[in-house]
Amino acid sequence: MAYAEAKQVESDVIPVVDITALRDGSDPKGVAQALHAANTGLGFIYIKGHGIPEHLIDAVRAKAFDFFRADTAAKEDVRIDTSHRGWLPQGGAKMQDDAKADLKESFVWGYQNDAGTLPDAHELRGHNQWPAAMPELQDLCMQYFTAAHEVAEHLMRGFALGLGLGADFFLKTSDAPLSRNSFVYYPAQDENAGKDQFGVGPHTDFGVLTVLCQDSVGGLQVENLDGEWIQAPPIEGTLIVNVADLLNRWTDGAYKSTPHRVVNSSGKERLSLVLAYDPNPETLIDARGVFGADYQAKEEPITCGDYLNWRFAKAFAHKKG
Ligand SMILES: O=C(O)CCC(=O)C(=O)O
Ligand SMILES: [Fe+2]
Repeated sequence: MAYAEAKQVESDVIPVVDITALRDGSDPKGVAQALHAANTGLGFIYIKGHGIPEHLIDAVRAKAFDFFRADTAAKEDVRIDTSHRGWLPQGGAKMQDDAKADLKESFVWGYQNDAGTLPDAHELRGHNQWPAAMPELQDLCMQYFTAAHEVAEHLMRGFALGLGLGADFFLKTSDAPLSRNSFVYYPAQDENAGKDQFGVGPHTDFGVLTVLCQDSVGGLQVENLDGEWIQAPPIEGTLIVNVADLLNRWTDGAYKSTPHRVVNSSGKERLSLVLAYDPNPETLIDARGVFGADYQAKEEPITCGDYLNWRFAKAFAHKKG
């Protein structure tokens, strides 16, 4: 038996883009060009100059490990609910219908206002569930959410500029977003489990954009344009972001949403912080907004909320009711 394999490739296959000049406004167009080239290529980018403080990442990761190491009973208290907030045990997600269950475990939270509540309900934007035994978790999680969300918003501005649109094109309705954040925990994977066992199996992400903070363990693999799996090893000080399915649809396929998977063959635990960025549920995903009123898109316009409801219902037992 062995692990599913992936090739080691030249470092420029997944480009590294420093977004400092986008964040500080000194050269947004220059950064936008580099982001545009990456998105029309493989759709995966290492991001330097993201601005999330290292000490915040370290503090959040430490708490995440505490959470996963806690008793099952404590985790059961915050078990994932129909609005997709809380603890998702191993085997709770199926990214492909006939696959072996993923080895990952996760904890999901999302947008809440300063009072810790939400302006109105939506099926995918419910109240966060915080474990009673970890009172510090909420504040740290929301600090991380805010910081990672800011990175996503800078990137969405860069993408808009790269497409020749006004900087705020993708952010017009994003004050109460459907974005969600997860800790994703991957146990060390046994070699004897076989080549068809994954931490997370091959999938594309559902929404607009994913901002991933992986650790130093490695294990992320990306399918290149020739259909081969390549490694996306950690690069210190960077995040890795990828275009997801809804941004692919918004850009009528111009921006690539590329399959990826995780094989944790390191012998160590692996932990990722994953922000799935999505705007408000009412946001209309319509390629004519990007390419002009007469543009004939391959797919019909759809709201962000309807699209995500459809994808979540297919993937998660806790959404099937
Ligand atoms: O943990 C990783 O490296 C990838 C996670 C991922 O693909 C996801 O959560 O969608
Ligand atoms: Fe993913």
